[in-house]
Amino acid sequence: MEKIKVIIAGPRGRMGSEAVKLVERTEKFELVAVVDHKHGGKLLTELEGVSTLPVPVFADITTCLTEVKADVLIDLTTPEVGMHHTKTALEFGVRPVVGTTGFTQENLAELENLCREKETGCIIAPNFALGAVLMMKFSQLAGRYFQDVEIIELHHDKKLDAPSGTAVKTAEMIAQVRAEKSQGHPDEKETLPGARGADFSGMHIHSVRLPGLIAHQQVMFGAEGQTLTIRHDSYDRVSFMSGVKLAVDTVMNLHTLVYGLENIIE
Ligand SMILES: NC(=O)C1=CN([C@@H]2O[C@H](COP(=O)(O)OP(=O)(O)OC[C@H]3O[C@@H](n4cnc5c(N)ncnc54)[C@H](O)[C@@H]3O)[C@@H](O)[C@H]2O)C=CC1
Ligand SMILES: O=C(O)C1=N[C@H](C(=O)O)C[C@H](O)C1
Repeated sequence: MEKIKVIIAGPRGRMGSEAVKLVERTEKFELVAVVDHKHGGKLLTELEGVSTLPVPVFADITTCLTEVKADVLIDLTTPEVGMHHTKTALEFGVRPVVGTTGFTQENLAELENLCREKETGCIIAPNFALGAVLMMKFSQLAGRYFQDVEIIELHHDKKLDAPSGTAVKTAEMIAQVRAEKSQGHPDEKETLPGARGADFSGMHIHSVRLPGLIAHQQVMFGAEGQTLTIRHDSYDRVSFMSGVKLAVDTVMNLHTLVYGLENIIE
C-alpha cells in the first residue's frame, strides 16, 4: 500500500501536536517532515514531548518542499503564516489541508484561483469536528425558517482570532438561505461599543474567551413565543482528528478548493 506522505506545519501547537499523533497512529499516513520556524535543522524527537519519530524539522516551507517529497501539507498555524504555507504548497503541487482560521474572503478567492490554475486540491476547514459541522448544517436548515439569529462562540483565552472561523462559516451558511434582516430594534444604541457583537448580514456574532474552555458554539434562533438553540462543544482536541483524517484522504482526489467539511461529508 502506497502511504500518503504528510507534512505538518505547527507541530508544537495545541492542534499541531494532536495532528502529529493522528498521522503517527494512522497506518496509511506517513509523516515525512514538519515545519517549525523556531527549530529548523533539528529532528522532531528533539522537540519536547511531540513525537518519537525522527523526522526532519524545517524552519521554512519552501526549503521543506524543495527537499522532501510530500502529498499533503496539514497547516495549523496562524492566518498569515497559513496563507503563505498554503500558497507555497500549491505552487509545489502539494495538497493543503488547512485548519488554520482567520482567512479573509480575498484569501479564499486567491486560493480558489490558484487551485484551479495548478489543478491541485485543497481543503480549508474552519472546524474539523463532525458535531460542529452538523451544528452548522442544522443551523442553516433552521435559518430557512427563523430570520432572527444570534451566534455565540466560546473559546479558550489563547485564541488569536475573533470571531472564530466556525462562527463566520456558520453565518455564511445561514446567510445563503435566510431572508436578509437587520436584527434588534431599529433605534437600538450601544451604550458600550461592541455590546451587540459583530454584524454579519444583520446577524450578530458574540465571542467569549475564558480559560477552561476549548471550543464551543451556540446558535440561537428566536420567533414569536419561542427560541431554538443549537449547540456544539469540543471538550478535547481529539474531537477534530477524525475530520483531519477524512480531509487528508479526500484531498488526494480533489483538483479544486473545498471550503468547509460539510461539502465532503455524505
Ligand atoms: N479547523 C479546526 O477544526 C481547528 C482550527 N484551529 C485553528 O488552528 C490554528 C492553530 O490553533 P492552535 O493549535 O490552538 O494554536 P497554537 O498557538 O497552539 O499553535 C500554532 C502553532 O503555529 C506555530 N507557528 C507560528 N508561526 C509558524 C511558522 N512560521 N512556521 C511554523 N509554525 C509556526 C507556533 O509555533 C505554534 O506552535 C488556529 O488558527 C486555530 O483557530 C484550532 C482548532 C480546531
Ligand atoms: O482556535 C481554536 O481553538 C479553534 N478554532 C477554530 C475556529 O476558529 O472556529 C475551530 C474550533 O472552534 C477551535
